[in-house]
Amino acid sequence: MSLQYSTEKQVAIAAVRRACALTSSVFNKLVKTETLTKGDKSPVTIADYSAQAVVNTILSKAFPSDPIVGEEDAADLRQDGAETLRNRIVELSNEALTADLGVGDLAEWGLGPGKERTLEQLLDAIDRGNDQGGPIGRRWSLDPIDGTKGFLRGGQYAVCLALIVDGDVKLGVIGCPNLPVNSIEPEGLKGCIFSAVKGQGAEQITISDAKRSPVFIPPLEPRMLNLLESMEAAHADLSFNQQVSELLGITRPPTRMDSQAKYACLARGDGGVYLRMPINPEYQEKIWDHASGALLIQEAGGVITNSLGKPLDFGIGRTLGKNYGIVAARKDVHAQVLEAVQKARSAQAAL
Ligand SMILES: Nc1ncnc2c1ncn2[C@@H]1O[C@H](COP(=O)(O)O)[C@@H](OP(=O)(O)O)[C@H]1O
Ligand SMILES: [Mg+2]
Ligand SMILES: [Mg+2]
Ligand SMILES: [Mg+2]
Repeated sequence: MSLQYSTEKQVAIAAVRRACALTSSVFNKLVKTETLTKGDKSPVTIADYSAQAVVNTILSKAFPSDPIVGEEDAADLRQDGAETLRNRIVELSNEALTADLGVGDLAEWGLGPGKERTLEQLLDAIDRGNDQGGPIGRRWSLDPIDGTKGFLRGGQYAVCLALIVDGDVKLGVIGCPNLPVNSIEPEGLKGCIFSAVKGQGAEQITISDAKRSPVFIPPLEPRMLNLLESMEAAHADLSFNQQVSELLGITRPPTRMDSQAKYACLARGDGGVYLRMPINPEYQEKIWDHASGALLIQEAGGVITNSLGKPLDFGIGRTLGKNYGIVAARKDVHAQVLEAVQKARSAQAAL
């Protein structure tokens, strides 16, 4: 008998691997005119769109009735004047979809030589990410490039795909093309895919040769803990993090990086605490920014909650709802962090 969600995992890893190859190759050739600014002023590149087109094309073929909550949509690409971007997206998406079958790929997912898609098919694939989420049923969440700013600066970014059933994350995959395979060799081989299935643990595979290793958060002495936090000061309250760090007696400086690569690092013991307290409480976190990472942390022996100690709810809609921040750490450390967060908050309120 095969393990639950084994086909979904195989498809998700295949899709994420192709998207990672695409984004890596785009980075080297990207020019400024291939980046758009969205309504919320955040950047989106031909790589974000193409990666969403590729992943959604594969998901739609393998699981035709599954809805997808994807970050991007094709509205801006359908406008007059976006022809150059559209052409590049068709070229890049088809290059990724028609590449030879790799380990674990199946031709029945519409992959391999000769499987080109038209512009209309690819724009429709991007727009299949329009599901609104919710508490009932089975759906995927996709962030084709999480950490677009990190991607643009040559830093960390991640392709993040998760399967959510009745609001519960069952499978999470995070592809990190720029992350060192082994954190003690930062200049060594880069490119890993992390995956977790509910109740089945977590693992890391290398993008280049699919070598597997289990992933779990090792016990860390308090002096070895450090905070993992955003590069972008607008995304999290970094001065609050500093106060929490001091309250916990942490002496190591924080590690700043973009994207859900932070969850991947925490899950394999590179760090100790991921803290993301809102700068703007009106901002609602998106489910595609956290679904894969949340399961990865849990399956690696960690706990993830909001700052009130409540679980994150992936069944509300496209967002996590009211923003009380996010706290993730190994089980034993998590309780201490929550306590420090409350203390820092009381100290702030007393000012
Ligand atoms: N004001 C805000 N507060 C928190 N997160 C925000 C934000 N504005 C944008 N983001 C999200 O932060 C994500 C990156 O997180 P991080 O800072 O951990 O790298 C972005 O994902 P994208 O890059 O996929 O758009 C975006 O969804
Ligand atoms: Mg974005
Ligand atoms: Mg994101
Ligand atoms: Mg994104």
